[in-house]
Amino acid sequence: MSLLEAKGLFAGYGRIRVLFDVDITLEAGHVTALVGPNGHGKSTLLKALAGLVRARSETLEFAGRPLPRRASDRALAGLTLVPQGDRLFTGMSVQENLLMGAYRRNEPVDDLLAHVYDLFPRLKERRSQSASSLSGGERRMVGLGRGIMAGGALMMIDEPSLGLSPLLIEQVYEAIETMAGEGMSIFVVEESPKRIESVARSVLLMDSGRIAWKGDMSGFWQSDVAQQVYLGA
Ligand SMILES: Nc1ncnc2c1ncn2[C@@H]1O[C@H](COP(=O)(O)OP(=O)(O)OP(=O)(O)O)[C@@H](O)[C@H]1O
Repeated sequence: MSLLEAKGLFAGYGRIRVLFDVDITLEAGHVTALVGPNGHGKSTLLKALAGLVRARSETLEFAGRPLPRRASDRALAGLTLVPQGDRLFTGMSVQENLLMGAYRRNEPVDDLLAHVYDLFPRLKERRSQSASSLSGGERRMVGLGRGIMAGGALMMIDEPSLGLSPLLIEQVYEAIETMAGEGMSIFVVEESPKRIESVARSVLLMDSGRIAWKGDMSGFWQSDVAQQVYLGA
């Protein structure tokens, strides 16, 4: 079942055009990766879907309904963005940061919090500690946990591996794999398809603001365009 559908999407910053005629369909319960070199518009696409960058499109539907215009309404509709970098509240504890993810929810969030702590036991151990004292990998996990706390139907994660050591990248992707195993719908930006190939089922390749290839991860490396972009063929 398709969870998010965008057709003919254009976006940019003022007079700078970044995305051109983007068509994407994200399936529910899948991990879809958005890969491609830096500076080609991947973050802009996530922000445009989240309502944080101005965009126009022929179709923009989420769970079968047109997406509202405002970013806060999109978040309430279940579209969660975990932005690039950690963006934690460094004066707050780990738990307070996690609870910030759920600040728009009216119902009790104890179950969600317990779920985040099951997924990231290390955050439970450090729940009272200031976010400023965490390691890079732990900070990234708080970012993911805060996204889970929003309780959305689709989690869009912008380059979770950015700036982390190989070991921490592995841990972060293990966590994303566990989230995927629980049936979460995830759209993840990653510069390197190698890092995401064991987790993602579908892949979109962005090149110069356009979707240059889309399909199953299994067919990605055989595609001419992947060979040109990543192997210099
Ligand atoms: N706030 C902004 N104002 C003007 N131009 C911007 C802004 N943010 C991004 N851009 C430009 O838009 C283009 C696409 O950037 P974007 O961040 O979406 O790429 P990306 O593929 O996600 O790369 P990265 O992983 O480095 O963020 C770049 O040319 C960038 O300079």
